[in-house]
Amino acid sequence: MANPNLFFLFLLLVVPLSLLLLLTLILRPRPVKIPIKNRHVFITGGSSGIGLALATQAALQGAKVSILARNLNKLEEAKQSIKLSTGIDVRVFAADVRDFDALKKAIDEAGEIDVLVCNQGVFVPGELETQELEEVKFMLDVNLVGCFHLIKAALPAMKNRRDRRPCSIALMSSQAGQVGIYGYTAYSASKFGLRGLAEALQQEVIGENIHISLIFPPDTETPGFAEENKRRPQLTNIIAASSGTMKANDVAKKALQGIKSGSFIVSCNFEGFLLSVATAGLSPQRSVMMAFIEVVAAGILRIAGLFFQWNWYESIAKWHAKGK
Ligand SMILES: NC(=O)C1=CN([C@@H]2O[C@H](COP(=O)(O)OP(=O)(O)OC[C@H]3O[C@@H](n4cnc5c(N)ncnc54)[C@H](OP(=O)(O)O)[C@@H]3O)[C@@H](O)[C@H]2O)C=CC1
Ligand SMILES: CCCCCCCCCCCCCCCC(=O)[C@@H](N)CO
Repeated sequence: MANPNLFFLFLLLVVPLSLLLLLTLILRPRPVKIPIKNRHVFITGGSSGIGLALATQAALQGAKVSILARNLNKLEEAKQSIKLSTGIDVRVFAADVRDFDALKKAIDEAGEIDVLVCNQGVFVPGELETQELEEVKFMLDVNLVGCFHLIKAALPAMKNRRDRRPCSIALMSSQAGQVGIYGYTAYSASKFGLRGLAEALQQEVIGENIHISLIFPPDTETPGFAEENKRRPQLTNIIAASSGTMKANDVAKKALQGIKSGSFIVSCNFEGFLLSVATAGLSPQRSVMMAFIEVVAAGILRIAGLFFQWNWYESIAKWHAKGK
């Protein structure tokens, strides 16, 4: 190849194309479609924020929706608001995800679940030094152990279902479950924990045609977030601002799309997309296109990630310099 232009054209076309071919051979794309119409979608934390938005959208798409949370009054209010905006009735269950017996009773009563969305979550921000151990345990118990309780309660019936169509277990993580964030030691730990749970569980249940989705929203306008904001450290605000804020409805829309397509990793905004590619690790991937992007963007996104980290540490240093 004497002409150098031709040589570059060759590199530009043939290298990515053969990489795509290789990835196609490795992944052997098996797209999944998880229908929700007329199927039972069970959403925890469905009385507020992201969970309520998810319940409303799933109902509009023809799903039979159940929501679970602790406070029965809030659940009834949510039921009314869904009825008002969609004309559809959802079922409500009052239980604390930390109480396995109460949870099991609610789930048995609700009946076989096709899509389990573990969305309940609590977030009490603050530096670990000033945080009570009670608060640390509270977050781990509700956010992480609560999901174990839910899965242990719902999985047996899901596995034994007569309808062999694909099912889903979705876990509501957070971008703070992809990268540790100042002020979120316990919260980030609880959300990172979900990733380990999800990666291992996916291997255990794939044989039953059950698909795990891990959802990673940025800051989202919800009643919980408004409450959190009253006591969030300034540095947490600065660092979390790297990814902006979304509306609960938009997060719910992304989450539902991700669940229905059986995606393991579900990001919600552009920064979240970059973050997911940068932290792909060894998580499963069934999209050849996404695998391709993960491979070719790995190096440059590591640089972008280092740049973000450097910026965050700059902010932290400035904060200390101000003698806080
Ligand atoms: N808002 C945000 O900025 C972000 C949120 N997330 C995650 O999304 C999820 C939902 O957040 P968001 O909508 O903001 O939360 P909200 O605080 O608005 O709602 C939380 C829901 O969870 C329920 N819940 C809380 N504790 C328990 C419990 N022990 N047992 C059963 N249900 C419980 C609440 O009802 P009740 O109190 O009656 O039990 C409520 O329905 C969480 O997992 C959160 O970590 C992720 C990224 C960003
Ligand atoms: C390589 C490219 C990197 C791209 C940018 C990375 C930005 C990371 C920002 C993380 C924000 C975390 C918000 C957590 C919100 C949350 O969970 C709380 N509101 C509690 O609910």
